Amino acid sequence: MTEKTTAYTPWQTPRADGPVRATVSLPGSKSMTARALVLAAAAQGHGSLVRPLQARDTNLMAAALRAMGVGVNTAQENLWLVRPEALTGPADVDCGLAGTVMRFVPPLAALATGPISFDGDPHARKRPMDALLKALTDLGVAIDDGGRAALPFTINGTGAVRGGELVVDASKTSQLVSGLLLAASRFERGLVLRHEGPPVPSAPHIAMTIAMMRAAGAAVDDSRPNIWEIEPGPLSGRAWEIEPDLSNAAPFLAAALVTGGEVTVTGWPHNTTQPGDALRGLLTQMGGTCVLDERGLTVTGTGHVRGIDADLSDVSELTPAIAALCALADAPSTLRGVAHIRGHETNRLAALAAELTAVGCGVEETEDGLRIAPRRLRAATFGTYADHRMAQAGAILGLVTDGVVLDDVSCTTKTLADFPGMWTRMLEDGS
Ligand SMILES: O=C(O)C1=C[C@@H](OP(=O)(O)O)[C@@H](O)[C@H](O)C1
Ligand SMILES: C=C(OP(=O)(O)O)C(=O)O
Repeated sequence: MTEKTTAYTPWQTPRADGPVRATVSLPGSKSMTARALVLAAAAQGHGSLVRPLQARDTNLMAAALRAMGVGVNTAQENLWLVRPEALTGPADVDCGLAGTVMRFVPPLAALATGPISFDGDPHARKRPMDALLKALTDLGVAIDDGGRAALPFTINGTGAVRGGELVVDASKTSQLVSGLLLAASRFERGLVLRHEGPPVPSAPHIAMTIAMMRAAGAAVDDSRPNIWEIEPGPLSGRAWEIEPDLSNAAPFLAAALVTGGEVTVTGWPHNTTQPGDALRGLLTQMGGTCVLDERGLTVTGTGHVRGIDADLSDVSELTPAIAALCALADAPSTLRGVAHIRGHETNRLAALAAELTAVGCGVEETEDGLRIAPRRLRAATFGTYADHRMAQAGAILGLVTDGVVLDDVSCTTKTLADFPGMWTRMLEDGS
């Protein structure tokens, strides 16, 4: 295993002593960095990533590709260099708790010669992998999973994947679709992928996959709902400019809302496939004012947060931060469309219900979301369940509630190298 989370670290979340006024620069998008690395590894020429995210998930992705023979040079913080090579095993891939690694690397490993073994953190073994393993098996790939249909497993590639028509049920995670598409140009017959089942969540993430594949020269037809057709063909190496991670903007912008302050996130793209862009609409509905201009996105709050009724299926990774805001709102909220986040870093619906209850909020877990009834909150230990976004949710509550202690903040390194440092700087010197 190549990288572990740092030691289990409790953290007393800081209270804001007034309206938060800050300008925050966020590191690169986890989702774009992961896709750029995979597309660069599958390309014909050299590639690079400008301002990639350097955090646990993306370091694990780089290590996974390196283990299969790809040249990935991450020595410079703001410029990663990728030199594609023939993919070979034997290799061990540590997925950590990264959905992107466990769903995007196996289809690429199927193109390698030699065995590639996958494992991850204890909870990674509980995340849904069955549909991806079945899909690869249906494509003729030999997999040894000991009958678990989950991590750990070994892919025994022969250097080629036939491809062709494939039916999957991607209702548990959009990453199943993205992972198959990212490798599909390299399949002998390309891929005609059809989803059958309940709706696929996180549509913007699939749009991001397709946009980035097209930028690398792939021919993708997504004109029919739930069908994606990829022509076989080469991908070109290119320089990928990675946007700031807009999902990680959620807690920082939330700080403006709950304290009646003003927070700017710099470099907010004016056109993007990132789901975090939906924060503009969501935070406006919740009582903030959002202005997107040359400085970035500025959110101004009044200190009063409005309850909402929202379908978060497209933007489900925002659920923990939005749920924290709902717990501080002036009216009850209903969050819907996110049944599948029971399969995220932890069972997020159960975790949010338990931890919001622990701080005194009224919460009911529904079939596909949460009903949240705000009450006066109290000091408590807030469990993070190894989930970076649970930790961020606890930090939002702690801005205006005495004595919110995260049981472990080290999990935030999944997508931000130093969340506690950034959070403290936002409060202390507005940066
Ligand atoms: O493809 C991606 O980069 C992601 C897709 C989404 O997964 P789900 O479809 O499982 O929600 C999202 O929640 C995750 O944080 C990142
Ligand atoms: C669901 C998430 O991550 P992953 O990529 O591990 O699925 C997330 O970051 O909220």
